[in-house]
Amino acid sequence: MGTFKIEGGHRLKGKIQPQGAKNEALQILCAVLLTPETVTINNIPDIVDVNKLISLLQKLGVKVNKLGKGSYSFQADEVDLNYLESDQFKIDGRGLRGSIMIVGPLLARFGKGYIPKPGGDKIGRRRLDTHFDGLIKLGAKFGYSKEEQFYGVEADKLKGTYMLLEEASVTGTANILMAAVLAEGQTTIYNAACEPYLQQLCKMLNRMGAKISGVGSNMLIIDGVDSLGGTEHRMLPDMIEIGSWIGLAAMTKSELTITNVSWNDLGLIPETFRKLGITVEKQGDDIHIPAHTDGYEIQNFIDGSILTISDAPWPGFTPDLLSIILVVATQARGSVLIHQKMFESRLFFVDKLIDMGAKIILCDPHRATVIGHDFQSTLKATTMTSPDIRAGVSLLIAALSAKGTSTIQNIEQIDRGYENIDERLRAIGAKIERI
Ligand SMILES: CC(=O)N[C@H]1[C@@H](OP(=O)(O)OP(=O)(O)OC[C@H]2O[C@@H](n3ccc(=O)[nH]c3=O)[C@H](O)[C@@H]2O)O[C@H](CO)[C@@H](O)[C@@H]1O
Ligand SMILES: C=C(OP(=O)(O)O)C(=O)O
Repeated sequence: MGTFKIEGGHRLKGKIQPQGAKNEALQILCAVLLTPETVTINNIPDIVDVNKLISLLQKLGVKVNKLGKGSYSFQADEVDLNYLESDQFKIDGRGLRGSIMIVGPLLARFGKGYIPKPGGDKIGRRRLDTHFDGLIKLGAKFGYSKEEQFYGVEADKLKGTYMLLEEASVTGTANILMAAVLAEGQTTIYNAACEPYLQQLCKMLNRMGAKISGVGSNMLIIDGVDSLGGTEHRMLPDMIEIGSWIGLAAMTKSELTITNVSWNDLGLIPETFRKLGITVEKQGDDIHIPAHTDGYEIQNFIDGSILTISDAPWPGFTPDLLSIILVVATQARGSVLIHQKMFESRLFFVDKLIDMGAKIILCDPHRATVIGHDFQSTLKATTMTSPDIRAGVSLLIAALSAKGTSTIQNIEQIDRGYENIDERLRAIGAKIERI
């Protein structure tokens, strides 16, 4: 288990460039299975989850060539489906959440797709019903082994159809979409997830020869084609990293510039931090956060009632930034209710913040009230364990703002999604060591 040692209480300064988006990369990498031709992908983040998926693709027979930092070419012209039945696949497939998205492309192109219950954050139930309901509607036969927690779908030929998803699942939409592009006839996916990463996937698939319309909306219409060709694609910057750096700047009273953020793809993220009183300045395509030497004040609702920040499917506020919002609120002026609607075990990490001296009431597994200290009392350094990727980074931000030296264990969770985080933080003045 890796550990970070962090000496908190120092101001940071400088520029930080967000990595390519983790959750986009996981979708895009799975899409290379849809064609025997070469797909070149740029701005791939060098993070554990993505590297695990690349290695899984390699074991499936995909030819992977590293062209430079963050750039790879992939060619799935000799896919070895036997790997899907191996014991090794049962280990590899479990290693991350994103592996679930190999199922749709494999089913569409080769007539079968298998996956062990995928991993990812332990943040509450993470069901796969939407994925498999959609694939079944396209004509797949579904099987599940309860003992092995192993899922499988098979079909000779998929047939387009109309479907209304029960929930706007991000990976579910991507999976069904990647199956539908090679199905016979037209598929309509209503209540589709429509976040920028899915839009990116749609655009890439269209460049490969797919016929998808409604991109960016919650109704995707897909006219199936017989085959897809190669393309080149570039990943967007990671909006969850961008939000993490906004929170880091405010909480450590640091002046930071986050470069090339793709403002148009940030949705409600800048506005939500502004509601906490944080100045988020647009400078071209950069975000500038001035040093908040006098702190920041949470806004109330118009009628004076306490602000609530909650998650919702895109274009709502992403659940992946609520842990960051929560930690930043611990030093704000004022109070806020954080309502994590999607996941039921994502707020338990507040115990660690309470140990550090934060004023938080965990009302129930989904809701926490934070009463900010307005920097009148700094958080105290402590030893903690990172329970999941975003809670891990929130604790890291807390440790960087705290007085004294903290340690964070189980940093593998953070490495799952943040590239070289210690080195990048040191470059802006953080005192952080990997031990
Ligand atoms: C690899 C990847 O891309 N992971 C992201 C993806 O996970 P993932 O695709 O697994 O998440 P889903 O969108 O399927 O669902 C997330 C959770 O929200 C619930 N839900 C979802 C939609 C809805 O309308 N109502 C509802 O309650 C689901 O039951 C589930 O508990 O999307 C999540 C939601 O943005 C993010 O937290 C994850 O970081
Ligand atoms: C929950 C997350 O990731 P995953 O879906 O990979 O567990 C996340 O990125 O915050």
